[in-house]
Amino acid sequence: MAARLHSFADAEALARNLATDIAKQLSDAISARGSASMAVSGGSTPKRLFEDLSAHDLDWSLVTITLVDERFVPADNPRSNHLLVATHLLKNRAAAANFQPLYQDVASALQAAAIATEKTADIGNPFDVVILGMGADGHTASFFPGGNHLARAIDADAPRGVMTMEAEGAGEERLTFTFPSLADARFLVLHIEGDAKKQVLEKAEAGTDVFEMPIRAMLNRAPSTVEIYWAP
Ligand SMILES: O=C(O)[C@H](O)[C@@H](O)[C@H](O)[C@H](O)COP(=O)(O)O
Repeated sequence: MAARLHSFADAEALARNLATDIAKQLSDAISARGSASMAVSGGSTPKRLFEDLSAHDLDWSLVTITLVDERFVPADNPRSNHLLVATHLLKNRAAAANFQPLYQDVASALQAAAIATEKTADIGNPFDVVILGMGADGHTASFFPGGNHLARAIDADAPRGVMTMEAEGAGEERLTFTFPSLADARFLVLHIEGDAKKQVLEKAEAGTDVFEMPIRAMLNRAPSTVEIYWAP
């Protein structure tokens, strides 16, 4: 419905502030409902945030973490988002958190998506926290321009859960939560850094074609406000 920009002096300040804001959301969720859920993105941007967040003092044993999207690769693959999260987030105090992978050791991404959908059915209705990234092409999660299942994935009436995506810019086949699974998060964050990403954001905000820049689906029609955290 709306987006709100939070600007910081540098990436350190952004990570520190966003980690504090996320930790508060998770703590509030635990107080209100006894548990908390969070879906995070991969990519290079969130590493510092993950490190900061992992040190926060909250009852991580009541937090379930999953991924907004994942490559169809096992967790020992350097391109795995699971590996990224295991390395940078599931450590320090956050080592006590529960992690639900999207990748499954089965023959096809389609089978993995069905299993991941079942395994995540009890978390994220809605998620307490969703951290999105954005690529230079205007993708978010695995909603890639030209993606073979893009129309279904960003349909406001798509079922909650995980589906597959293949796209030229994506490398491996992907697993991604659908738009409705992510867009109603209690705390919906778009985490971007650098002037180039700011320009991509401005371009996205200036147009309406969601197939050209799928991030527009989030910016223009997410039921939750998109909290944009940015630093140069
Ligand atoms: O790579 C992934 O796992 C995510 O699919 C992707 O949406 C990511 O958040 C953006 O591509 C930004 O990536 P950078 O942070 O590396 O720019």
